[in-house]
Amino acid sequence: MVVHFCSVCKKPSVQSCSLCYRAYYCSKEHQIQDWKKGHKNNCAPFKIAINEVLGRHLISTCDIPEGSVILQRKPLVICPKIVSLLLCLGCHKKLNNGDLNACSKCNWPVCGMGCENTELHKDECELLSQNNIRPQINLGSPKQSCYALIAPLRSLLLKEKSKSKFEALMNMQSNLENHRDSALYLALKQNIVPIIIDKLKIDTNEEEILTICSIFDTNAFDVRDSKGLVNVRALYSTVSLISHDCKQNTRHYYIDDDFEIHVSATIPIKKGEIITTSYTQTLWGTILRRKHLKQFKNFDCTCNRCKDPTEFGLYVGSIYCSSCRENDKSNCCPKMISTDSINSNANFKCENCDHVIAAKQVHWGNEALRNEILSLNKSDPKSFEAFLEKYKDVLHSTNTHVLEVKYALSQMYGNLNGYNICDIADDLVERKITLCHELLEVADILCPGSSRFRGSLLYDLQAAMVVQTRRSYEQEKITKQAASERLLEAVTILQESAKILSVEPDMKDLLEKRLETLSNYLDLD
Ligand SMILES: C[S@@+](CC[C@H](N)C(=O)[O-])C[C@H]1O[C@@H](n2cnc3c(N)ncnc32)[C@H](O)[C@@H]1O
Repeated sequence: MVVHFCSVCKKPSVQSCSLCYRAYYCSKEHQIQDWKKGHKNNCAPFKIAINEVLGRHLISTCDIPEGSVILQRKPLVICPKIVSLLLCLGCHKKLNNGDLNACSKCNWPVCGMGCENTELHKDECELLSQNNIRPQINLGSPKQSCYALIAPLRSLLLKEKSKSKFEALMNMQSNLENHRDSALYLALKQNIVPIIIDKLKIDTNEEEILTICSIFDTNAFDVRDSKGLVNVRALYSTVSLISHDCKQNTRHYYIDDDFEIHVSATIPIKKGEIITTSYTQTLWGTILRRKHLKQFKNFDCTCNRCKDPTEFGLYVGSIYCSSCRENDKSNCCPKMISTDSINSNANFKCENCDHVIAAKQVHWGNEALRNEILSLNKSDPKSFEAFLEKYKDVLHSTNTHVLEVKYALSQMYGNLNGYNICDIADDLVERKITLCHELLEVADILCPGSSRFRGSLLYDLQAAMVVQTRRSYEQEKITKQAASERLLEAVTILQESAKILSVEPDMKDLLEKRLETLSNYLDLD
């Protein structure tokens, strides 16, 4: 057994620092003493490394247990997306019912007086009002505004307010050369640069402004809250160095009104492993994930999932082989897989026979299916079920389009208007349970452990299981003993979901209430 010693008095100790797991202490007093003496400046379970493929990235410097917080940071800059529903420039919450509340000084949207005077809005407000720069609001329905000015403006204001924050921001990777000639950057150059330089008279230049915009596009995190009130973007120092992997080992969430980010390990991370996040969507196939990463983050992903044409045996980007399907209607029918999955122009070939499909055909097929899904009626699960039925001979059960539709259905049953979990028919409750199980099997491979996806699927699963069990018991289809066992199983699933999700403040109350309700349900009399 390895013996650790207190960093202060050198006595054998078993309690480690809960942030870095590297320093040990014999008592709380010694931990506080060491923290003040300097541990706070070098406490981190990771180091910054650099290589040719990833550029700068983070590597763990010790074994990090599943669920533990690896790093937390307040935003360097937080701001609306370039085009966004009307939101308050003070607190970033969506403005109620799209009402147009304007700041009494600068006329930009805010909630009210309280938000007009926030630290965040104060300085920009002064500049915008003095120079009469008005927001460009599209009064259609829903009302939207162009906020493209705000990200560079808030970043440039840091130059005066906090030199170190501005330097940290400018030290982030920008990828401007890849963005410079795009329609968006030409528009920024034409519309935003002159406002900042000529009207606001900020000491900067075109290159610096466009670099900041590009730094946002490369590094910004989508910041959302669970109530759907906030949908903005923010830059966080160090967190932005986390590299991408299509099977990531962390997740992140936001704490409090200042949107502090917490990054936690979703699976145990061994010392020396790269700490990763995903910049794309887990349920997408390799072609679409790689296209998205190339277009928005400027790199060709070569992670293990991308290199494996079967995507860890799930065949997310594959389809059934039409030749083999004629004779084999089972789930095991061979699939068409890419002949070189990290080359988007590679043909697809059957795993079993010589049937080949050209890359172009695969791209068109995927595009057509995605558009078909987008056109489905989002308030009618029947149209989603019809999609699955229509393509059951082409798309296998873990194909990307099937997974997207199954996930949509798992959310519709139990939540949609008219499909409340207590009101839907028994067969739909059963369907929701099946969908959750199927998606959990996929999650266990693509985003295992404490991922948010697993946590919320487990939550949905227990909700449906409880309704099903109560009904079966009331209809005398199952014994009291069987019902109790099933309810206990639901409690265990809820506890696992709570372990994953309750670190997120918004979820904590909901989960505690649910655990209480479920405990009452256990009494079947
Ligand atoms: C948010 S930054 C990450 C930090 C960056 N490596 C740096 O040095 O500042 C995103 C950029 O990192 C690089 N990157 C991240 N993950 C990668 C991966 N899996 N493969 C190749 N490049 C990656 C890409 O250049 C991408 O545009």
